Amino acid sequence: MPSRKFAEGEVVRGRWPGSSLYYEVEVLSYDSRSQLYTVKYKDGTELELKESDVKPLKSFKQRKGGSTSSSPSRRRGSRSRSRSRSPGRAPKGPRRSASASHQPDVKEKETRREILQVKLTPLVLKPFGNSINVYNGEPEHMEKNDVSRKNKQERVILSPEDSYIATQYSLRPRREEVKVKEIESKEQKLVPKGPAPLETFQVTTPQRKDLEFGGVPGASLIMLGLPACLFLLLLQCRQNDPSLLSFPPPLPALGELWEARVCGIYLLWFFIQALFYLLPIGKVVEGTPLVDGRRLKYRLNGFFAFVLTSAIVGTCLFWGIELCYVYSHFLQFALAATVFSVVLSVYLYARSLKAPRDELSPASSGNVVYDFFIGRELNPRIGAFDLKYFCELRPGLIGWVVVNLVMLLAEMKVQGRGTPSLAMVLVNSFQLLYVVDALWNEEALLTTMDIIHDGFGFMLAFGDLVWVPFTYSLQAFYLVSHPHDLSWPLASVIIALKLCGYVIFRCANSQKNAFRKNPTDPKLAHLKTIHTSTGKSLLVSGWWGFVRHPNYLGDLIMALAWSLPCGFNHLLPYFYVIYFTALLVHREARDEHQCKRKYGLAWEKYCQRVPYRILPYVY
Ligand SMILES: NC(=O)C1=CN([C@@H]2O[C@H](COP(=O)(O)OP(=O)(O)OC[C@H]3O[C@@H](n4cnc5c(N)ncnc54)[C@H](OP(=O)(O)O)[C@@H]3O)[C@@H](O)[C@H]2O)C=CC1
Ligand SMILES: CC(C)CCC[C@@H](C)[C@H]1CC=C2C3=C(CC[C@@]21C)[C@@]1(C)CC[C@H](O)C(C)(C)[C@@H]1CC3
Repeated sequence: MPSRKFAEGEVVRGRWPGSSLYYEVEVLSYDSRSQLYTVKYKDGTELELKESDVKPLKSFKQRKGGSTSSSPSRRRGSRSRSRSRSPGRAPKGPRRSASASHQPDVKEKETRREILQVKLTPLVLKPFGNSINVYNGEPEHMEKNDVSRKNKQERVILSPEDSYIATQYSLRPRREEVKVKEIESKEQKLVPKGPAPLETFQVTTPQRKDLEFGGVPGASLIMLGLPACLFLLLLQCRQNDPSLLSFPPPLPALGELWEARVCGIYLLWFFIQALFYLLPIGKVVEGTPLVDGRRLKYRLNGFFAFVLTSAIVGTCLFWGIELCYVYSHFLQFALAATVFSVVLSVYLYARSLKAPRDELSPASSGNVVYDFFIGRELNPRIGAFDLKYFCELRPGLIGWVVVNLVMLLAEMKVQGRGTPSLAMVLVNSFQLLYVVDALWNEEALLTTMDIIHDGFGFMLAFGDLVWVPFTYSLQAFYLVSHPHDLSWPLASVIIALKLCGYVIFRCANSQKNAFRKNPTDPKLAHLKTIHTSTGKSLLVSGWWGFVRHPNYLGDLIMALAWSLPCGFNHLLPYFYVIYFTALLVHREARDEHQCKRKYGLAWEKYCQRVPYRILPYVY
């Protein structure tokens, strides 16, 4: 068997069928039987190429300076004019490699044959959800979000037939006969205009896909550091003096932290939540379109699961079941949840190896360590049971509220109080509002980066199941053994701050969700927008004209309001604000990067118009 030259994940140059142009591509896989490489172009186009049509990056010399962008989509305008190169024009023929012969006499024939290897799949562009398009060089314009203008746009985007119209094609290896005429006519409608200048390249060092979170070293560090950080935080919080001066806390033996009964209770909790998730109650909605145009279905019953859980917790209290057991075994629960999340991550990685390529996350890289962290599979499901979606909102988020309640009961017990402290009541109510809000607006989760971009791996498994319930409840845990007397005037200021943060957070998220769901919503007609080449628009007034991430600003203000009731004696209750600031600054940078790729010039215009990211005049 001949050996392959290029590895999976390697960034190389692939020849564009029917031309002598090479573009930067990523090697996705290699089929040793057909000896073809499946490669992905920068704009998402996937093709099968012969080895002779794949070249290492270093074998190219760059003639022109400037951008190294080489997406073939940028050239489609010119190809549509030069009709012999149009992928849709070739006559029917047998399936063959997308590569071409180099012999001049058969070149024309070969070109036509190779064109047949690609099937034109218009990318889905629906009014709701994220588009998978990239910027294609079309001009953008600013417009008022008025209905009449939008209706014009609707004719192109929203009519049932045309709802699949996008500004570019995804070219995939041909699996079936292409109806040439049909495609030709669609092509005329869809292919954007404006060729990009031809570029050739000189790249001296091999390039890899840009990895987020500091790549493999960063991911490894996070995977080891987060569990360590969690246990240090919890141990530190249990100390009489939780100040930095008494850091690090004494470490218990690992055996002390492992308890079979706790593991059993944790598993019971997880499976009860899974059972609630499976109940056929609640609306079923469609998620954002996937790369193949499919939309997964999700049942929205998170709020219902919360009500059922509250009923169970209420029953436990009524029967006098000692919920403070969770407080006295908090570290044991944290360990059980950590072990569970690691086992789940291993399972997720293992099953992802069998997943079809187009079901993998765009964030995955081909590197085992990195993919274990970020997750390979985008939407791992067991039947209709969506593991990522379930874990994101149920066991951890609802668990966080239960943990907070346990801490409230523990405070009364430990401090011998008849009623919980004002600080504890505020922390509990603020965070309860946050969780209830998330469950009530469950549908909004479907457009978050976690669902549409990140895979389901260690990051989200640990984040959802361990990090959220055990570190987000740190303020309540802290207050159990470090009471803080809060005056009513100060409490009122903190309540006002929380409400202010909540209003910003909720209004910003709702405004964007409403706009994405229905860009012609008359309630949003007063807002200004920038039209982008993907067909979607960006809001440039209202909350999204204030800063580029008003929802993060609101979330951060709320985070501060959760910590303030604990006073200023120690830094520990402020851990959440510090961590969350870092998380959101990094998340904003990731989102910015993705939006720049999606919207190109339009995004740059938006950034000019709305120069601050999160905090006006500061950041
Ligand atoms: N408590 C916690 O631990 C965490 C909470 N969160 C919260 O989760 C929520 C969701 O956050 P996240 O998923 O990061 O992203 P956002 O909800 O902020 O969504 C970002 C997306 O919105 C769209 N968008 C950006 N600007 C505009 C605009 N001007 N007009 C219209 N659409 C725009 C883009 O997608 P497109 O154009 O494709 O629609 C962009 O990718 C936030 O409120 C955040 O605070 C997040 C992380 C952790
Ligand atoms: C620390 C790790 C490197 C990263 C872990 C991050 C996760 C803890 C968070 C990533 C995105 C999240 C969201 C929420 C909780 C925290 C995680 C899982 C969210 C469910 C909280 C409630 C909000 O209303 C929301 C908008 C639904 C949030 C969505 C994102």
